[in-house]
Amino acid sequence: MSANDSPSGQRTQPPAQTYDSPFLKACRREPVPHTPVWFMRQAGRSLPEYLKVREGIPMLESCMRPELVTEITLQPVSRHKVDAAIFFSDIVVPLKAIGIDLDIKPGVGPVVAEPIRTRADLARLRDLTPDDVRYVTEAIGMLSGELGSTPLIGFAGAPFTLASYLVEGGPSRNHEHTKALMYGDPELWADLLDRLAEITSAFLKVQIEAGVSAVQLFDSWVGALAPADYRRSVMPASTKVFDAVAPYGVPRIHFGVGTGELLGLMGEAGADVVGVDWRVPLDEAARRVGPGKALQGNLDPAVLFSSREAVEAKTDDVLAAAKGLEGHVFNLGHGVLPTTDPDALTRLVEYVHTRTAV
Ligand SMILES: Cc1c2[nH]c(c1CCC(=O)O)Cc1[nH]c(c(CCC(=O)O)c1C)Cc1[nH]c(c(CCC(=O)O)c1C)Cc1[nH]c(c(C)c1CCC(=O)O)C2
Repeated sequence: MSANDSPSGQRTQPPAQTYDSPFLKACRREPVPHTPVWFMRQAGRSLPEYLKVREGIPMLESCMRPELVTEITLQPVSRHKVDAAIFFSDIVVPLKAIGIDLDIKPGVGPVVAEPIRTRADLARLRDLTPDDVRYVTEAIGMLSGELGSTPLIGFAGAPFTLASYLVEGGPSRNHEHTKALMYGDPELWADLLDRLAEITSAFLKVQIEAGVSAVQLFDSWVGALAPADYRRSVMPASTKVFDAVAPYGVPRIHFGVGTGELLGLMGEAGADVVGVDWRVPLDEAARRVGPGKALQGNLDPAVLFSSREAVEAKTDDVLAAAKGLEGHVFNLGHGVLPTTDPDALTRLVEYVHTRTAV
């Protein structure tokens, strides 16, 4: 196998035309001409052009139409001039693709018809093959042509966050069924997370082989766990995912919400870049994560509802805390809120670029 071959014979490293982009340089902790910016949930309901093209098309169906996925993915890049695109899809798409009966209900989130709670239920989680998600490969191919030197970020849900939706049957505040399974039947729990790690790894490999330049693993709800439980019951599965995609050489970003106490372990799980929410300043986050990793974050998304002066002052705070970092990708501390003024996002990109230009 040559240095440029992945395990399946495809190329490794990000696509050549994106290699020297500020985003990928920051992920690799190399010097950048300005701090790169992108926003979690940058494609979506904050954009009128998104609402227009999505009209009458259910969320999951829109993820299966390559032309529509391409158009929606490009919308925030054209409008805000962000430094990276994120592939328009959802964390539950691979589960739907292997035949799990689920839907994304507007204003609610993913809802699973029959929750997974027993050993017999596990059999419903079959392997994901590239054929199950051909529309993903097709859309990424189209996007690679359109994006030029702007990197495309692929993503997947981490095993814990996917398990939370599958076990609860939908969004949950306290994750009680999920934790009941985790504490009550550790063997079944470990097998469930391992299955999900396989599916997630396969989904990320499809995206990398189709041409994404980086991947983000969303463990959005893992902040509900104490560090000891994370280490014992979740980290092995997340590490399995990071190890599975490591040979491709694309940066791996690891993000969760309310993860202040977990940042060190989330870095240890195998990420190149650790995403931080707005609760921990980036300099403190860097101490918790340790050397050898870039950080991504972390402006509170709600700050965008305040005055331009307040947004700039809070942005300056983030940039000041990021000063000594080995690598910094500017982002919000969680996704763009649906009623955010899109112009505030455009201004924010410009502001960060100007303030950090060398
Ligand atoms: C937990 C999670 C989900 N999905 C995702 C996560 C992890 C990120 C996070 O922590 O916010 C990830 C996701 N979902 C979506 C993207 C697209 C790319 C992007 O970031 O722009 C990404 C990266 C599209 C989407 N996924 C969803 C929408 C909204 C649906 C719509 O526009 O009709 C979009 C644009 C639906 C969805 N899907 C999910 C939720 C909680 C919701 C919101 C439900 C609601 O409030 O309506 C599950």
